Amino acid sequence: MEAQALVPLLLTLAVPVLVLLAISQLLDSRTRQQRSRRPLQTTPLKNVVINDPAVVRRMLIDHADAFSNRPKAAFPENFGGTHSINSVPYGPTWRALRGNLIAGIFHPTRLGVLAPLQREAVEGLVAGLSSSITGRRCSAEAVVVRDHLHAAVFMLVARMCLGDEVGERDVHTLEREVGSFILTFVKDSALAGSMSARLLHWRRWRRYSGMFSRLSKLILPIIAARQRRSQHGNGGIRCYVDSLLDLRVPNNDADVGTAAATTTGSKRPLTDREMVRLVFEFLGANTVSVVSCVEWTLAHLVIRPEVQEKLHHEITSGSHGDLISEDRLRSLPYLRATILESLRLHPPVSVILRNVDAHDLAAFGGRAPPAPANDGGTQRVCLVVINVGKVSRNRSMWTDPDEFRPERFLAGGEAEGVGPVAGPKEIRMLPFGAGRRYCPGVEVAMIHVGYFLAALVRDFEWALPVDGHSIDLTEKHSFFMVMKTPLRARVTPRHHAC
Ligand code: HEM
Repeated sequence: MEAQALVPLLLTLAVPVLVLLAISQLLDSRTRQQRSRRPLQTTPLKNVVINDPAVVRRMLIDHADAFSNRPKAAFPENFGGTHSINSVPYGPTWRALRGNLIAGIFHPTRLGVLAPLQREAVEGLVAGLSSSITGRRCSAEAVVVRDHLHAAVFMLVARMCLGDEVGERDVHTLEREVGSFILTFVKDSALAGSMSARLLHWRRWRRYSGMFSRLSKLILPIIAARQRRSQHGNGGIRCYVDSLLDLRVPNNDADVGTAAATTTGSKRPLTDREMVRLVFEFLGANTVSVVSCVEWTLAHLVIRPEVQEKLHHEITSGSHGDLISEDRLRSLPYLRATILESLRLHPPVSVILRNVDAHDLAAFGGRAPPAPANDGGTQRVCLVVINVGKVSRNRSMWTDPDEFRPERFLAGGEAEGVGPVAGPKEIRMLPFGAGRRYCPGVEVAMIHVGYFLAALVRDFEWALPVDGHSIDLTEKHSFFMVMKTPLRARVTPRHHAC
């Protein structure tokens, strides 16, 4: 095309872009002005970053009342317009939602019911990995394990959530939607804060904004089918959706988070939007965290073959090749120590956030950011950021904190008795949080990581790829802290000579 002919074309393209940018700048500056006119209560002040384990304990345990709320997530506004357990303020609705998850689904007496689903997921993973290795010359080629793991864990979690009859096609579509949101949204979360960023990247923003309605279209018919089956008495294993259908939450939203709220007030069923949001939370919280923990642990087992052999020995001795049961998992101290050491070094949730009243922060001895001149004594909100990884690598609490050394969690080791949930007296690590909002999925997460890891170590040997690639332990922070470069390892079946 001639240069002269390009000019009108470029002008045609450039003018709308410039107009859009001008409008967005105007909207941004108006939003900023409006923000500055708003009362201070709603404006978060500076972040306060905490790395000291003793301060974390005082905040989350001793001053739990003040440290029980998280900031609002930077989701698109139309992301259901409703709360999940994670985002709902401390109060009766939070108690109802969290109590339902813990008592209705994750209660220790119920976990045994999930065993068939867990066994099928683990067998599916081993079969899938074996068939991807078959045909490769003596498994000289390296395998990327993350996708296999993600598919197996997601299938398990989807069946726990939506019922064991949920269709494979629906599960794969959900896996794609939820997975892509979790892995990309945080990277793009700046989009949530600025109108101009949203306009410039409108395609991506439209994709995020449209996600809730896409999820609803997928999830609501599954819930309706599940409800029909349960009504006819053939619901199979009770799933999370069954418990949500039976759940009643406080009727009056004004109750949420208020100290005066009573749990005896009128109750209502969940709306469709609330159900979709809670299902999304269940699928999201349950999957990448577990996958990430198994992947980090395998990476260390590749780097440290002697730890791998010790673990293999513990898993196989006396088992006669039986399937691993929950009871057996509990009797494998080295497996537990290995998982804890992995969580200490690579907590999948790397920061814990709390929204805190500045006066409360000052009252318990924390340093509140300086008050602006026009404060007038109004309530101000600080964002407290607890750096989970820094707490569990604290030099005053751990010997050689950057070393992968599972033995420290065994009897006689420096961390004997330290578990996944931080105790009330001392916090040395907090991969599942602490205080009122600690992770309600901790038990099931430890069991799932144990199941998958034990099967992968029992049935395969994990080694460095022969092409000279080493293992890259660089971290990548999205919703979860994952390996930046997915683990590639030489995987050899233990029972087949090649
Ligand atoms: C290795 C796996 C997992 C890790 C490392 C993990 C970690 C965490 C952490 C650090 C928190 C924040 C705690 C706090 O603020 O004090 C949290 C909260 C939460 N987790 Fe997990 N989690 C895992 C698995 C799960 C599973 C399997 C579920 C099941 C649905 C789950 C559901 C939740 C929920 C609902 C919350 C919010 C709790 C509340 O606000 O009351 N997580 N998790």
